[in-house]
Parts: sequence; C-alpha cells; structure tokens
Amino acid sequence: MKLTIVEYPDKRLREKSCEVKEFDDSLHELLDAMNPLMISTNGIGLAAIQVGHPIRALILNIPDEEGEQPPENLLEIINPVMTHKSGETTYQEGCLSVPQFYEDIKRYENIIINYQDRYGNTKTLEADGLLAIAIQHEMDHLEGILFIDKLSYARRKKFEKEYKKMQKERKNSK
Ligand SMILES: CC(=O)Oc1ccc(/C=C/C(=O)NCCc2ccccc2)cc1OC(C)=O
Ligand SMILES: [Co+2]
Repeated sequence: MKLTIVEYPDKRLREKSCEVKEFDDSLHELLDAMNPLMISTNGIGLAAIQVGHPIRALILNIPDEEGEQPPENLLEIINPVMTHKSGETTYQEGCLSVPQFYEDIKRYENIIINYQDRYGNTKTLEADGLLAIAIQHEMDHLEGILFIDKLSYARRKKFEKEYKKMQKERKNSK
C-alpha cells in the first residue's frame, strides 16, 4: 500500500476523522504501511488522516534513550478518548504535515486515554512527558486541528510567511 504524507495547507487535513468500526485486514494493512513511512521520515507520531485516511487511528513510536524506535515501542491507538488531563507543559513541536517548522506548544502534562488496539480490544494508557505530548498532538489531527492553529496571531503570521517562502524554494528546487 503506497502512502504519501498530506502536507499543509491541503484541506484534507481539516476533515474530522471517523470512528473505526471494522478491525479488519484493511485496517491492519494501513497500520502496517504507516509505521515504516513514519520511521523513514523521522516521525515519532502519525495520524491516518495525514496519509489520506480520515479514520480515528494513530501510531506513535517514542525514541528511547539511545534515540532508537524499536518495534516494541510502537503504539497503535484507535478511537482514543481522553478521560483525564492535568498540569501544563511546553514543548517545541513539529509535524510531518508541516515540514521544517517547529514551535513551542502548550499541552497537558498528564493524561489518561481509553482506546482500542488493532483487534478492537479496549485499553487504558496513562502518559506524561513526550508520550503525553505526542498523543495530544495526534488526537488533535483526528479533529482536523494542527499544532500551528495554537499559535498566537503574530506567530501564525510569521509562520505563514516563512512557510510560503519554503514551499516556493522547494518547488523551484524540484
Ligand atoms: C524537515 C522536516 O520536516 O523535519 C521534520 C519535522 C517533523 C518531524 C516529525 C514530527 C513528528 O513526528 N511529530 C509527531 C507529533 C509530535 C510532536 C511533538 C512532540 C512529539 C510528537 C520529522 C521531520 O523530519 C526530519 C528529517 O526531521
Ligand atoms: Co502532526
């Protein structure tokens, strides 16, 4: 299954993702294709909408101390629901759909989510640190929200200017 990353300002990133009802082979095929794409593009999180599938599924693989992303660290999170959120933390986020742009974003520090795995089994996950940040970033994608939407007006203007310039350069360099 050939997947490509949908990039801002593509309108498809703004759709609301639909609940997954069938935990079938086509879901597994999509998840199995998302993982190598995320790893090969230096990603640590990827939502299905970013590869053109607006379903409530996301994958995460938080690098360990050595900066490795072993397969056992892979998390496949489907139909997530946040049941607890507390504290506050700031981190310089990036997104595979908004290349070469990083900004400090405020998130909850501690969260608890309920979700389903690729077979439909219900799980609960308590997270803090980078994992909590990544889960919140990816769950925003399921609502059509991008991290740049959280920027102040001034910083958003700065981003739009820089991003247009970068896209022009990329087009000229192709
Ligand atoms: C050139 C370029 O696009 O740089 C990148 C930007 C973002 C990313 C990956 C971002 C990513 O995985 N975000 C997942 C959500 C998340 C954000 C902040 C903290 C945790 C989780 C990878 C990039 O590729 C390279 C080569 O560095
Ligand atoms: Co993202």
